[in-house]
Amino acid sequence: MLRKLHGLPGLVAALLLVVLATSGAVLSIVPALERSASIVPAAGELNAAELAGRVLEHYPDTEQISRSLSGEVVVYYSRNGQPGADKVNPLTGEGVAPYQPAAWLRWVKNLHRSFLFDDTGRVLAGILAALMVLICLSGMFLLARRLGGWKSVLRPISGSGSPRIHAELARFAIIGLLLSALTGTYMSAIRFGLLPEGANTEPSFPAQVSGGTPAPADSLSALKSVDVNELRELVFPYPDDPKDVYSLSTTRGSGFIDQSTGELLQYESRSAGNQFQHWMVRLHTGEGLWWLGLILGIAALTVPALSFTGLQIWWKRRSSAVHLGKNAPVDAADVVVLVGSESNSTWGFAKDLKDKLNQAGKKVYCAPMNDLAECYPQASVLFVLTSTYGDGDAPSSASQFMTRLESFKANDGLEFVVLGFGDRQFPKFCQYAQDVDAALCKKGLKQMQPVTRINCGSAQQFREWGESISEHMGISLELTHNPAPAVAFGFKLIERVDYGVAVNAPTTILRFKPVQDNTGFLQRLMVRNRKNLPDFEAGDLLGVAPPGDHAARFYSLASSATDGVLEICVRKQTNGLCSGYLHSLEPGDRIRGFIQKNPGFRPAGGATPIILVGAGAGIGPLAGFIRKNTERNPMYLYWGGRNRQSDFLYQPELGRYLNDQRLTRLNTAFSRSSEQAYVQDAIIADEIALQQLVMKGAQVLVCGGRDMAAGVKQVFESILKPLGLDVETLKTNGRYLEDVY
Ligand SMILES: Cc1cc2nc3c(=O)[nH]c(=O)nc-3n(C[C@H](O)[C@H](O)[C@H](O)COP(=O)(O)O)c2cc1C
Repeated sequence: MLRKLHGLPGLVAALLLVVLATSGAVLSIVPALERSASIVPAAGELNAAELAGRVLEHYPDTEQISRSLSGEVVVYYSRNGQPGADKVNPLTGEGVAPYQPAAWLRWVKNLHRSFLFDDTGRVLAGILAALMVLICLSGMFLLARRLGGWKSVLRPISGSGSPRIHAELARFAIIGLLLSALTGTYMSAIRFGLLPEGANTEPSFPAQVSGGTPAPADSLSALKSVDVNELRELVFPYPDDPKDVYSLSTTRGSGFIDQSTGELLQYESRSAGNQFQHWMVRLHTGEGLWWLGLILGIAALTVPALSFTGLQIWWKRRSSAVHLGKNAPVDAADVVVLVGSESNSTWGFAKDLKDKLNQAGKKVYCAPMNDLAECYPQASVLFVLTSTYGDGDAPSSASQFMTRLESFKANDGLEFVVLGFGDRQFPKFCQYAQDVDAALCKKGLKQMQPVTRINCGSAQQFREWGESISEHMGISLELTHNPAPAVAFGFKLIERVDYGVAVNAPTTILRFKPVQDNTGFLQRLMVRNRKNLPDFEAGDLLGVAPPGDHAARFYSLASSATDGVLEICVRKQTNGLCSGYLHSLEPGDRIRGFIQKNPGFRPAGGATPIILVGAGAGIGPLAGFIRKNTERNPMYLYWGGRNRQSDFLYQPELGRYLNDQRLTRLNTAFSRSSEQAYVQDAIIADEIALQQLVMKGAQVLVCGGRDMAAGVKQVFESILKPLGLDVETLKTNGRYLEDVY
């Protein structure tokens, strides 16, 4: 609802609001310009009588003196029967320059007030100002929700891309925009009679004047009592008409002055309503408040960027809206998938899960978490897929879930599993998924497996989660959803280094350069570095399909785009179609492949010690991390191969990295040599040192085959136990990451 209130008016009026805001920003500098060109006497330095006297010395036929709130004094006069207007120096009364409002300024004012369309345009501008009030107020609530409540509105904003820019700009400009929108709406409402005008009783022309000989203007007592900074307008009497009077308008009121006695006649103070209206205009235009004008102008300048990023957010949400297809009836479903999502991306994962469950013969009911039923009579499994929003809070499609859970009745044997989607940048990573997991446990439901947390929509982590679910349910679930669709690139093999043939573990390091065929728009957009490579980091994945097969296989990247090459380390599998294809490549051969981000497998930055563990070709991404460690943060590598002479992958590079301290220590284990050791043995041999590193907050990254990863996990359990820790706890804290194949 709130989002609709914010987005719909924004969507409808974006372009016109940009016109209104940019013209407003241009006008906002006028008070400051006027102020800088004006001479403003100090309070008490000059009164209106002195001003009138000095002006008359230079302009004997003065008809009117006006002073703007910015301090600009203009005299209107006639000379030789011709009317004229000059800006004057109030201290001397001398003319400074002819007064001629700039034509461009009038045009911008008209554009701002009426889109150059008189009254119709003014009505439109008024409606837009009111819509802007709505956008600002709903935006304030959305911002507070995003940041985790009103008390947190000043905390740093996490996230990236257009949502982050939108939130940062909105927080910076919201007060200014709201003030401009409120005052603008008020002014339009007054103009079109929707609000009563701040009535000002105009003084009536005095019935009685002395009619005596006119006294010099600088001697009139009523003028002497007006400080020049309060003066708005002084209209002189007709010459040779002793019955005529001066008419005086100040910031406090207006009245007439007898030209002979200097007495103030029929004076009326401004009404409170009129004062209010006057202030609303000042607060909108910055007239007499040049600094406020500039603040409002700067705030208005954010509107084009806010509109653009707002449209981007809307488009992204719209294009990620998912059509689920046919749902099983809620009472007949044997599997229920509930989804908590704010900006729709979790729905894509849910749809993939639902489709694959359907393919495995399950009757699936999929719905938002807010639609939790009182019971699911036939269901044996409840999946909850949810993102986290705000500061560890529920996303909008799950906002009612916890309340509804209170009256939920689980049938016997109903198992549940929670999959969290979040972003490690946020301090409360996947917090809401964990809260839901705890609440379901408390409710007495059977947990199929502990909550899994997916970082930045990682397709890899989702696939791995699918594999563990498959094992639990005894069905095959090949989850393939990838929120970032792949764009294929052409690569040419420039080098291959072969290892392991003698020990029956042929493994090859393949280095590719991009081929200049990036003619597509998307390719050009993605290629952001000079070396013409798509953006990627070591640990991301290269997807390659062997000839004659559409299904891509994934290989962990051993290089980053900044290294200028795309490097993978591939072990040839017995009968492996894709690994066989890659091993058959000779320098000069070309392949096509795509990059899949794998943000869930990256070393923490900074001084955190990093423990890298791998076996065989699993060393690829680990070598890439070490190569990137130019800051020389502590990095320890435990790696297992078969034979030092035959398959010591990256041996020369690792030697160099040890020498230049990108690698702190290297521990190897070889299974087909005299030592007959596996990487687990190298780890356990270093137990004390590893415990110390873990106590210092070290992060463990494991890459390699499934069996090796299971063995490594086991030895880490034994190393962690005396510390009162376990692998699961480290995983929960992002300190034990696996890239397993
Ligand atoms: C304003 C905002 C707040 C977020 N807060 C968190 C958070 O506290 N913890 C977290 O792990 N992720 C947080 N995220 C990241 C989202 O949970 C993540 O991008 C998720 O994939 C979004 O899924 P959805 O599009 O289905 O809502 C936040 C994202 C945004 C835009």
